[in-house]
Amino acid sequence: MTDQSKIRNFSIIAHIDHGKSTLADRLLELCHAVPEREMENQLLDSMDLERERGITIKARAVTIQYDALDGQTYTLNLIDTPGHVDFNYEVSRSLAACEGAILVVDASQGVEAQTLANTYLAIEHDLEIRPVINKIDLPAANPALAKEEVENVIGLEAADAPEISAKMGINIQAVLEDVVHHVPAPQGDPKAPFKALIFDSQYDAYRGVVVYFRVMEGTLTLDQTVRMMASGAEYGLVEIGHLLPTKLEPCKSLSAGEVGYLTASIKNVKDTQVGDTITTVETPAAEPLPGYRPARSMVYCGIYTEDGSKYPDLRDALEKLQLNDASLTFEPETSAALGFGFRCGFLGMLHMEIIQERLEREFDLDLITTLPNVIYEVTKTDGTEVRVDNPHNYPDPSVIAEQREPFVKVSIISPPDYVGNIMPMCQERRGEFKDMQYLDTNLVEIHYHMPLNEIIYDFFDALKARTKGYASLDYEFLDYRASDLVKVDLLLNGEQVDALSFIVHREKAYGRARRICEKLKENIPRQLFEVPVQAAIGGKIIARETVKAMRKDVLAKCYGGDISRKKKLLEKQKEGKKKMRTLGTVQLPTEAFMAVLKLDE
Ligand SMILES: Nc1nc2c(ncn2[C@@H]2O[C@H](COP(=O)(O)OP(=O)(O)OP(=O)(O)O)[C@@H](O)[C@H]2O)c(=O)[nH]1
Repeated sequence: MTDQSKIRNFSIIAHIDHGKSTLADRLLELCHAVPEREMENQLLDSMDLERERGITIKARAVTIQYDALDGQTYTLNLIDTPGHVDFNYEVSRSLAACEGAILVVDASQGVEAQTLANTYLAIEHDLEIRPVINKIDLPAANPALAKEEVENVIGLEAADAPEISAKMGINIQAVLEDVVHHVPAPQGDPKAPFKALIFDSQYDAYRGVVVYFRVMEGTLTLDQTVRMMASGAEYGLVEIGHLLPTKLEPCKSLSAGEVGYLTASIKNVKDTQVGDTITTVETPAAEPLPGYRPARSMVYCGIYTEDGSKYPDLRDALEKLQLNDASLTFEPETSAALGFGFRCGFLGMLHMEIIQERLEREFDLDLITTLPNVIYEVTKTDGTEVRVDNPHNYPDPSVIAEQREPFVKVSIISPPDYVGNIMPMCQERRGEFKDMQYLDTNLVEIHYHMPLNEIIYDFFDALKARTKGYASLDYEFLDYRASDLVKVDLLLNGEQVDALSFIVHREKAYGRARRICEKLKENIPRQLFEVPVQAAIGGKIIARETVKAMRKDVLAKCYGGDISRKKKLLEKQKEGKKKMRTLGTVQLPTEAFMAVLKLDE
């Protein structure tokens, strides 16, 4: 058991790319946590893909021993947090496991949208927030200005904040000294009924699920049986221990204030959801810890394999990924155009891209994905409520009494120069302007309420492009609102292609339908017969293009000769084509699907 007064539980929060992971590496190095030859850059980001993209996807934790300047040895539990808005809930659970947070601010960028969003989260959890100014080695660094921003924008005392360079290893010790002296030690009674917060879990092929948790109250020993309070599932323990940087180190007990792991032959991370409370059958807690929320998918799309026979492989791959990702959901679906596949749910667009990339890369699958969509709520005329995650299943307009779509609260932080570019962009996407505030002379924060549907495609990229990368974006779910939506169907040669149906606001239906028809026309190879490409709302055609027929030169063999014979041949050809058209089906090439997906507004 570790002396509670010598424990510090903290996490590092930052805007993306401000140097969170690099600083974490330096802290480990300073505590000799990892022998040098094992030191791989960014140890806390363990997935290859994460490292490549330079973002932190899953939260993880590590325990290190720090010999402080006051001669004492402290046990530091560093809990890493994901850096993208899609994973905000995991961030909030990681923070709930801490007493303090290091707020890393890039000295050349200052305070940005996620610096603020993460700080608000940390404040909500009553954390002691310690600002640190990073990247002072950069020529563009302006630590004084960054501190001023922290004071003016966030309202945190920053005069004494350590000025460091995580990359060059400058002044790292000041950060740890600041933590041990200012972040409070954990409290909690080791003799109380057992309560621990799950902030992460990972599937391991040999051990089953490894659950990471922070003990809030009580003491856990190996002879006890744990109970997950949300699911009610009970497990006999196999192992408990500490999370050392290079290995899991078993121990006999874990008590209030400590961070550790347990294994118990658990098969699926769904049974140990982030945010759930662990208690024991021997000393059950009366109430779970506050704040549990099951993972909620926000964005859906259909995923199919290019080669239909690979369907079982796709199912295996999704099952494998799901073992380790409780927020990925999937259900089988069939499409007349694409065959057998799955409707998958994701936390957001980044989560979706990551899963698609992992499927293609780690499982070697060639995929076709349909347009992403959000979940719509429909009240039918008979009073029943349905939630629709696939446009193809959208109820017929004649039975719809009311339809609602999800809205999000968008916060954009940008230098004032770009406000003129940002506002029309939000307006075009049906944004409702809420307010705008100057945070400082060189930063404004703009709030909009926007339909989630309008920002899932390309809003983030468009924002970056129109502000030269200076603006930053954050959003959170707000509510469902009534909206004038229509389902647009695409027809090829009069036949509906189910995988291409989409839901859109009525005002945008014509524009989008026309562009999709044009795109399809460009990408569908000519057939022997003429192929109409149509978009329709209900039975009404709202856009049309035509893929011209390939014309075989039936007159080639007819040198000279009599005009009536030529006419007869052409007539015959025309007849044949008519027949073909009614019988023929058009194979939609993969490129056509891709082109529609990449449709930029
Ligand atoms: N010049 C300089 N670059 C730094 C410093 N610290 C970090 N970087 C660089 O900044 C980039 C982002 O650093 P990360 O540590 O990956 O940032 P992060 O905040 O963890 O990013 P996410 O994991 O995506 O949230 C990397 O290219 C680092 O090498 C520093 O002190 N000076």
